Amino acid sequence: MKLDKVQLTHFRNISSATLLPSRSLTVITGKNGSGKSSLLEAIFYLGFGRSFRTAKHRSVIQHEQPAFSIFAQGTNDNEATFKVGMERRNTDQFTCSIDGEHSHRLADLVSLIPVQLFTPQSTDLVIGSPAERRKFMDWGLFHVEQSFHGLHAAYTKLLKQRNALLKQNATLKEPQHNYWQEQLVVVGEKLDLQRQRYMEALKPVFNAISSEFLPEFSVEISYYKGWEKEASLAEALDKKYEYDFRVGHTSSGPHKADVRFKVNGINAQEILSRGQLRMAVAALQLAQTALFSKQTNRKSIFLLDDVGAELDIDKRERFIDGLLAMDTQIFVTAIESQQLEFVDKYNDKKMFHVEHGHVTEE
Ligand SMILES: Nc1ncnc2c1ncn2[C@@H]1O[C@H](COP(=O)(O)OP(=O)(O)OP(=O)(O)O)[C@@H](O)[C@H]1O
Repeated sequence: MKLDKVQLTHFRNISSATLLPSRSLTVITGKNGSGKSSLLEAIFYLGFGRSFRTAKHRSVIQHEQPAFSIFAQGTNDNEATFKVGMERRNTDQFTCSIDGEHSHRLADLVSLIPVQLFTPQSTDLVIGSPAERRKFMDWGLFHVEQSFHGLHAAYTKLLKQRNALLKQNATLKEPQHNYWQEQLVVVGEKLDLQRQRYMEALKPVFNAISSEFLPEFSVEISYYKGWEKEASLAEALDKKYEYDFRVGHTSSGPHKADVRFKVNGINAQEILSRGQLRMAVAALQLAQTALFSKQTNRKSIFLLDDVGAELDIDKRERFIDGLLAMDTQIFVTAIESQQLEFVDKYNDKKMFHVEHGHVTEE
């Protein structure tokens, strides 16, 4: 899919802006604090329903305003045009509309617009908590497996139920609790199977790309399902039952899943420099884009924030070349256009400049 128009109102320091991006490469430059990341943040909102900088929607609403809104128009992968809009109020009320139909279901909106992001914090994907890597895997699954969203929501609910019972010191072996435990196992195993399949498909794509990005290392990714490899989820829960009962929460299951990065058998973060870690992340994201495109026949949108600070010139170019080769619509921010001299070679691009929240096309 491609975005042809993005309009923001009362979003951070941007009172009102309209961006008519390129379907290929859009470059946004501006000084620190000018508002260029806010433009990416707005597009990210369309793809995730949240910010990549804060969990508080209110912080994103322009000071002294009651709400922000984002409107976008584009073409989906069947060449049909669409219009979407969303609004977040300072009362925490959320509304969105898709082709004029109002909805309060975020999943309806975000399933339409597949967005990925690379920022100065992207190394968290390797060195941050497992939750970051689960989000990464689940992005792929959300856009590929129709049942994933429902399964994930059901698992989260059942897990909450089990944890609440553990906190109340209820013995889960009692027959009235069996149903919840059994459901948790059924849903949890299905979730795990989807993640396993996804990671198996991602591995070879990642291997090929990482050998190009980090030719001096052999980086391997592996999937950890959240409990012992050989055991079923029922067995794992059973084995940890006494412990879970003592601590009052469930210590194994798909909510503990992870993706592990190893270089020559050693944890990647112990070997790779920060720059190399960024390249590993870039390779992983390129692999995800390629797999998304292959599995769904759709195109994603890629946001690259502060690209100059992130990758050296050669890798920057390779990253963008790789994304464009997959017909990804890219939005790049940089403080100065000198950091992006290589973009001269791309014909199909648009350049914008942001100053104090005002966006102008160059
Ligand atoms: N809710 C808000 N209302 C008004 N202004 C805000 C709000 N939140 C943040 N700002 C301001 O909006 C600007 C947002 O800038 P943004 O982070 O998009 O800048 P940037 O151009 O990406 O800068 P940098 O290069 O430093 O990352 C900042 O000047 C910030 O102080």
